[in-house]
Amino acid sequence: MDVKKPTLQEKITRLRMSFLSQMPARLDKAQQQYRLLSSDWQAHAKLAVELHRFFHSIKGTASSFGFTGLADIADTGETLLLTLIELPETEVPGNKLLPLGELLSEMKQQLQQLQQSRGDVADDTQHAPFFEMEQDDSNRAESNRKALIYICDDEPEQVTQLGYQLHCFGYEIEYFLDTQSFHNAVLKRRPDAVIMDVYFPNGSTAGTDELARLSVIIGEALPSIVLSGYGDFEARLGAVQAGCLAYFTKPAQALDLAAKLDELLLGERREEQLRILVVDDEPEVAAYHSLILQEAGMSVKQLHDPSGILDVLRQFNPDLVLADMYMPRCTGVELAAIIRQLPEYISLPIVYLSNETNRKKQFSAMQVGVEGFITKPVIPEELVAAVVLRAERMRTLRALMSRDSLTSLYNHTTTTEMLHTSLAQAIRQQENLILVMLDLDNFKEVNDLHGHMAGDQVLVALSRILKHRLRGSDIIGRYGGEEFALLLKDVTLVYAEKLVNQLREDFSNIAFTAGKARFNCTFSAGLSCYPDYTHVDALRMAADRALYQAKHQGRNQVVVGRYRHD
Ligand SMILES: Nc1nc2c(ncn2[C@@H]2O[C@H](COP(=O)(O)OP(=O)(O)OP(=O)(O)O)[C@@H](O)[C@H]2O)c(=O)[nH]1
Repeated sequence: MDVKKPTLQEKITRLRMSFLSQMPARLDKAQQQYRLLSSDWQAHAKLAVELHRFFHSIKGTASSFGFTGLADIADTGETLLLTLIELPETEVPGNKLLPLGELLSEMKQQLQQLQQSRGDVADDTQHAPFFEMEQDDSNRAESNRKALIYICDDEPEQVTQLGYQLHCFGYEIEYFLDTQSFHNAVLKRRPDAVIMDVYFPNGSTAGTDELARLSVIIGEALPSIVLSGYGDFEARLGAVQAGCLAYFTKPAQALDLAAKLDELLLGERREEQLRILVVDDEPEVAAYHSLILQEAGMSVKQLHDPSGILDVLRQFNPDLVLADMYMPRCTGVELAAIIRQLPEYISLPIVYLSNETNRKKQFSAMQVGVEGFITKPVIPEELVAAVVLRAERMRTLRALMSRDSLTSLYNHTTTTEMLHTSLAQAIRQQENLILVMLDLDNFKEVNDLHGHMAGDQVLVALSRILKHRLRGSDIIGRYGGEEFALLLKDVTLVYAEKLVNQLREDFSNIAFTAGKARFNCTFSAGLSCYPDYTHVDALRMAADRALYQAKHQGRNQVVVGRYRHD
């Protein structure tokens, strides 16, 4: 059955209803606590704190959901209770308690009115509340689909050569030798991007004319790159008018085209989503804020019990924590202090979501290293802007610290850290882990013969291939100058060997140019595997030994380091 996905508004309505449906039980409990307090204040003094929490929490949630009447009553109750809690221990509030009872009755009336005006609330709660249905979207299957590129050019040899090299970079390529077959194919299956020649036998600007025609038919311009033998003004103008995004003159390097394609496609296949951890003991409020952030394209994890923070931080690795300030077992301030005890999270941005408007309290909360306050009820755009700004800054900082500037792969330190954590995870989950040590062959010669810049070009090409061809969950690091380390998770040694061999072969077919010279490059690789080796050092040594053997045996090959029972 085709189940229609609820809209954002429907999800929010469901959350509001879920909140309202829980109110009668919460109110009954609060009234009971009030009666006990009235009968003997000193014996039940602890209940005053609980009742204060009740009003505080209703105030925040009700205002987030737009139930302003309820929020106002809760606000008065919270202030009143605060003055009562601060009374000297010997003083009994007596009549001062009466307004509390009135406030609770007023709340009940408000609630009845809300329920009547909103139809059958009880019936609505038969649906699973949103936060159970879609608590976490971080596990959404990562799309590993290769980008589909159409190349249209009437010179078969050039097209096949270029197509083959781009295929080595990890794109799915289809060739067309004339504009008509290209036209038909686009209408059948839309490519992610197009590389188009300009001049065809049927017209000197037939290529760009075809792109312009198609954009009218399909209602948008296809992301296109022109690859032409001509670089004159007319040809370039035709390309601009057809909405093409880049222009290359032949012969173009596959590496440059691949770089441009990546740039064009980045808009659609965006960088990894920002990961936000929302900590709030009120599931509806957590779900509401999560919804807003998810709607803005972020990956959100909710945590309702702060005691799970250590595990969630490790597993989810958020870019920002959005925490409620007032939670029963552990306040937001205490939570932030715990996070800051861990050196690896020292710079993780923490933002409080709170209805705390007291500047003094805000200031003391900031002293544990919290980035800022967002006061409830939040304005969705403000929440998104505040979160994105800080989370992106965190991403940039992390990238600067953990990535290599030439290839943007993980640097040596981060790769080593990841080797430790990945092995621990593999042991915990009883999954295979393959370590691949990969080293360019005779790279000194490349530098010596063609210059350092040509060498850099090779390093970039290899990292691009690795990024395209490995899964998002695999780890790719630049381990040394011309040495790379790969961590392939949950695959067999046989599969990994085949994959690395395929990469080796494809890479060896990429043609590089330096001035007039054309050259190719190869690499050697050594593999080792958990569970064959159960310690990081042993795993690394086994892969190194295998790499050494590959070099020794003549380079451009893959060797698997088998466990030796000696
Ligand atoms: N262009 C460029 N070269 C680098 C970079 N980092 C290291 N290298 C060079 O990589 C070369 C490594 O040379 P060697 O360790 O002798 O190894 P090789 O020539 O690749 O020989 P084998 O590994 O035995 O096949 C040196 O010439 C380094 O200067 C870099 O970032 N860019």
